[in-house]
Amino acid sequence: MIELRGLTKRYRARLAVDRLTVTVEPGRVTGFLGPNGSGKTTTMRCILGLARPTAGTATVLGRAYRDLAHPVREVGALVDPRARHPGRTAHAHLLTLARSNALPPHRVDDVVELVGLAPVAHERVRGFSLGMAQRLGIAGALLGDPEVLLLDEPVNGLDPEGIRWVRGLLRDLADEGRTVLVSSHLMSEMQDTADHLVVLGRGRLLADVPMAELLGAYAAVRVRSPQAPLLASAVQRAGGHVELEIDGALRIDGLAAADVGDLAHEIGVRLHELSPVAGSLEEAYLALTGDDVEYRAVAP
Ligand SMILES: Nc1ncnc2c1ncn2[C@@H]1O[C@H](COP(=O)(O)OP(=O)(O)OP(=O)(O)O)[C@@H](O)[C@H]1O
Repeated sequence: MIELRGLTKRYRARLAVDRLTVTVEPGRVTGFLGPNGSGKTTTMRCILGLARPTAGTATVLGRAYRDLAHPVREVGALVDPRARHPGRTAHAHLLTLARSNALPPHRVDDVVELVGLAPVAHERVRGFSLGMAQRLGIAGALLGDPEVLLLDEPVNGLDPEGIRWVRGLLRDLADEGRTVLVSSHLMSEMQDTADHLVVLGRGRLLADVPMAELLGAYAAVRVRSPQAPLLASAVQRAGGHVELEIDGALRIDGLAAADVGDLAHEIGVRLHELSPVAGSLEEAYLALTGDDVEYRAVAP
């Protein structure tokens, strides 16, 4: 478990994290989302004792990182996949990490195998692609077989097979009862991976919500009818919200598909299509963070 209580980090005039209070629970994958510069990496750095909070606390398994008895056995992290000696081989890098943390050398072979780097384990890190560097970073995070995992953009640079592998890995780790906090800007990937979401905007908490609940709030009903205006009026009277889609269909929020079907029947309107539409994380995320995006491209 990771607990943040009023966590605040200020860099001179810049408030990177602003009174963040969140509990990241074990046994599930928690997605950590937010626009560029919203404070995700800074939060992870505070949890890992790499940045000192200006105020508030960040604890792992009930303790500040510096007070953990065996940090790498308790929390594994991928924060900067490029932060390692380029002249070392992957195996040597992990062995150094294992030795300096009093871990048995066989763990190196275990994690090298697990992340699929066995064929290149004795090659120098300098020549690694971003995807290989990510796998090595994940291997390092798993070396101590930790209960808590923090992964900052673990699928960055991975090919589709690698992305699928990370998804399965995170699922397995959570199913084993571990705490998994993972950041990503890939919404479709996050939608398939995370059970729970913590969303930041300008350092502040915007949402701490189960994925299913958030997606449920953005679910809708799609309807096509030759008497669409009649149906739209009835839906609005019943409290639903109607938007016209580009192909002439109606997108209805606030009523279930069965309610829309019953309503159409009551007012004698014929339907040519009635389908529930699942909410997408991208849509929910953009709605949540819309006012909190600092860096936005301007149309030419
Ligand atoms: N060491 C630092 N010194 C000064 N400012 C910093 C430092 N680290 C982060 N910041 C600032 O704090 C804010 C939060 O940055 P952070 O990297 O935590 O955001 P993020 O959500 O991880 O962004 P991204 O999605 O782009 O990785 C940004 O405005 C950033 O410029």
